[in-house]
Amino acid sequence: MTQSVGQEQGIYLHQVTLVRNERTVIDQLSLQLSEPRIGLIGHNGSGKSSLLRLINGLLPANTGQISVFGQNPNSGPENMSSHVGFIFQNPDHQIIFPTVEEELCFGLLNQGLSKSTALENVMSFLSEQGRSDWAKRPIHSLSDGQKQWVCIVAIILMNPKVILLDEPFSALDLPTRYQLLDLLHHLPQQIIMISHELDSFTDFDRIIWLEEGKIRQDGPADEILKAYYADAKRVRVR
Ligand SMILES: Nc1ncnc2c1ncn2[C@@H]1O[C@H](COP(=O)(O)OP(=O)(O)OP(=O)(O)O)[C@@H](O)[C@H]1O
Repeated sequence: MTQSVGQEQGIYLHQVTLVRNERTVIDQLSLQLSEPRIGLIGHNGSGKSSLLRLINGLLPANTGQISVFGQNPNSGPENMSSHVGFIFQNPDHQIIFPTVEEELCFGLLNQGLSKSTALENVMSFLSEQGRSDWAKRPIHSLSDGQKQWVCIVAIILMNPKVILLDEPFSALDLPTRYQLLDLLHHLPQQIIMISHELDSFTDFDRIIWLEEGKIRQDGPADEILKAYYADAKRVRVR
């Protein structure tokens, strides 16, 4: 592991600890995250969101080292945006602009594209999706699922190497969830996703089960989800 930290490819954590409100929420965690589809599970407060926030630099680690495609995640959002895209649980925490077009252009402008090229990219993507008419739509007129679609598309357009999703489907109905899962399924990017809806992890390569900021289990999706279900039932009948 020590040799891996600092490598150009992939995400590495080496003995990372995070303390929030005087409580250790990530505890000496070492991980190499290289599989295309990784799920994060665990009970409330186990540290899943904190882990994603460490990876994209929203929270600084107290101790240990993190390398995200060779970058220190605390090197600033401008530097990280070509590597990491982050989708929040609540689209209203991500969306800033009043229209779909402005929201989708924003990340591209931040990446240094001219206004005309950014708009061209946005319109071309919307057209591929059969949604050209969405460009001028006011964000406030969209449903929660449609807003979440805009958030995911905003990240896809920026073409990061990895997309982190923190419970992206919790407010959505089943058809919308499946539609967005299908969109994610076909992306070339690495995906690391938190979800309490365990059927969202169909076709995932690896599941990491966190408990009190440490790894409780880590391995193939079938095996870990089975163990997690069994543990949840056991806890319930105690
Ligand atoms: N904004 C915050 N300020 C201080 N401490 C926090 C904050 N958010 C979370 N924590 C602490 O960090 C611990 C881990 O929280 P985190 O959100 O990472 O867990 P989680 O596994 O994502 O939980 P959930 O499934 O409920 O979203 C929590 O128990 C809480 O004590």
